[in-house]
Amino acid sequence: MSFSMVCDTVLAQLEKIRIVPVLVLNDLDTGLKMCEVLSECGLPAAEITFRTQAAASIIKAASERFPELYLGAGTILNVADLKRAFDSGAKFAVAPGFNPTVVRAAVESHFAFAPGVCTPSEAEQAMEFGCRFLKFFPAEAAGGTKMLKSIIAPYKHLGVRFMPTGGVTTANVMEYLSVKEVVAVGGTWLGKADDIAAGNWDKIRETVKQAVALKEGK
Ligand SMILES: O=C[C@H](O)COP(=O)(O)O
Ligand SMILES: CC(=O)C(=O)O
Repeated sequence: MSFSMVCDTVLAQLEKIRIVPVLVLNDLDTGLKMCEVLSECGLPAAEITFRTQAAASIIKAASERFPELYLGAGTILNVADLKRAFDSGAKFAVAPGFNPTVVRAAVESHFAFAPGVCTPSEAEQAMEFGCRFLKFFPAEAAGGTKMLKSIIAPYKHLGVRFMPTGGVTTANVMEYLSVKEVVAVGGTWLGKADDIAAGNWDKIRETVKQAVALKEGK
């Protein structure tokens, strides 16, 4: 499949899932536990960030143990991590910023990739590489849905889709999801590093269930 086709496949899946926990996981056991919680609570996705050494092994093991989860790789800052993410079985990869070297490698290897953008100039550079799936990061700090809608306006006819991340919470998630070009949102509020480290699984379950209820309109 071409790069644009693999991105379309991911967009179709994320469009159903709508809310993607962004996770920083320090070790395999904790990662698997967090994935188990997501699976139990009916939120079947996660972006496992490559901010820790454990990311690739968690994606590999969790993909086998929880095949119902749609797992992507986050914080892909270089080509080596892009390759590790691909080899781990990640369905897609994202980054906080637009790095042409990484985008080129993703396009060449037909690996669905969303670079991070928060200006029209970055969006145009990413689109020149064929990207139609973009992160909007850091969403709230960059101006929230008001800024996002302004960025989208001139590119609507090109079918570009966004995954806002950064400052998304239960309080504003539905505002983002109401923007037609938003395929899904991402956020760490669904599995905060401190709660994961402290093993506050009941608290995490509650937050995840609340997000599931919100997106289902309950
Ligand atoms: O580090 C930033 C995360 O990728 C997303 O931001 P967040 O913590 O505001 O959800
Ligand atoms: C910010 C984000 O989504 C990432 O670290 O990939």
